[in-house]
Amino acid sequence: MLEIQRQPVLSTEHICMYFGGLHAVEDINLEIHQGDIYGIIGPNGAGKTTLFNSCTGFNLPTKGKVFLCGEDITNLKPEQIAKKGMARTFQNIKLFKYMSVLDNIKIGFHLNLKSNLIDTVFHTKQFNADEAYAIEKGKEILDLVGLSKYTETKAGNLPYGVQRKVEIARALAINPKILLLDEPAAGMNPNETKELSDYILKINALGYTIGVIEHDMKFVMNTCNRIIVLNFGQQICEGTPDVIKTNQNVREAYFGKGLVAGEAINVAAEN
Ligand SMILES: Nc1ncnc2c1ncn2[C@@H]1O[C@H](COP(=O)(O)OP(=O)(O)OP(=O)(O)O)[C@@H](O)[C@H]1O
Repeated sequence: MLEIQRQPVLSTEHICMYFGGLHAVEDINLEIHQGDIYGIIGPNGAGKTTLFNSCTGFNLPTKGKVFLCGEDITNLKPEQIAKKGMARTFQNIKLFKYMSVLDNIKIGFHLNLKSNLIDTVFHTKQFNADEAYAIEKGKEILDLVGLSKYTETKAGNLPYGVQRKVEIARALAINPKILLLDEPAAGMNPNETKELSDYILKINALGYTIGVIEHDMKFVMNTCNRIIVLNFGQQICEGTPDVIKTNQNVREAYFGKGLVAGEAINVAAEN
C-alpha cells in the first residue's frame, strides 16, 4: 500500500555547528510538522540557540542541511529566510519601548511592504498605501491574539509578560509558516508563564506551527506536543512529553544518576 509522507515544515539533516574545536551542535535531525508546538530543551550550553541560529541563517552550519517546507534554505541569509516564512523571537525582548504597540506591530510588516526611503520621506502614494495596509493588518493581528486593548499603549509601559506577547504578535506579521521562540518564558513569574502558555496554545489553534526553546519544564510539558532534548550538542531523546518524562538519558543530563526521569521532570517543573 502507498504510504503518504507528511512533509515537515522545518527539518534539518545531519546539521552540525562547530566553533573551532567545540561541537556546539552535532548531527541533529529535526522534524517539526504542521500544527506542532515543538519544544527544544536541554541544560545550559546544550546547543539549543545555536541550532535555532543554524535554522534561521544567523549561523552558517558547518555541515548538514536545513529545509523549510522541503526547500533547501541552508545557505540563505536571515532576511531571505524570514521572507520565505520563518519568524523568530530572541532571548531578550526587542521592542521599541517608546513606540505604541500598534507601531511595533507595523514594523513587523516591513518585509512585505514596497516603500523605500524616498517614499517614506515624501509620503508618496506608495507610502500611504503601505501605511494603511500595515495599520489594518496590525489591528487584525492584535484582535486575533487578544491584545487590541493595548493598541495605543507605549510598549515600554506594559508589564513584562505582555511585552513578550506583543513581540510574538509582531512575528506573526510576516504570516510565518513557522514561528521560533527563544526562551519566551525567561524572567517570568508563574502566573505570567501560565498566561504565556495559554497564549501560545491560542496562536497554535489559529493554525501557526511553533518551535520553542525553553528551560521551564512545567511550561514545556504543558504546552508542547513533541520535544527534542539536546545535551552537549547531541540529540539524546525525542518524542512526546510522556516519552521525555520517562527517558533515562534525560534524567542523567539534568540531574545525574539517582532520580527516575519522571521524578526529575516533576522536580524541575515544581522549581
Ligand atoms: N559564537 C560562538 N562562538 C563560540 N562558541 C559559541 C558561540 N555561540 C555559542 N557557543 C558555544 O556553543 C555552546 C552551545 O551554546 P548555545 O547558546 O547554543 O547553548 P544553549 O543550549 O542555547 O544554552 P542556554 O540554555 O544557556 O541559552 C556553548 O558552549 C556556547 O558557549
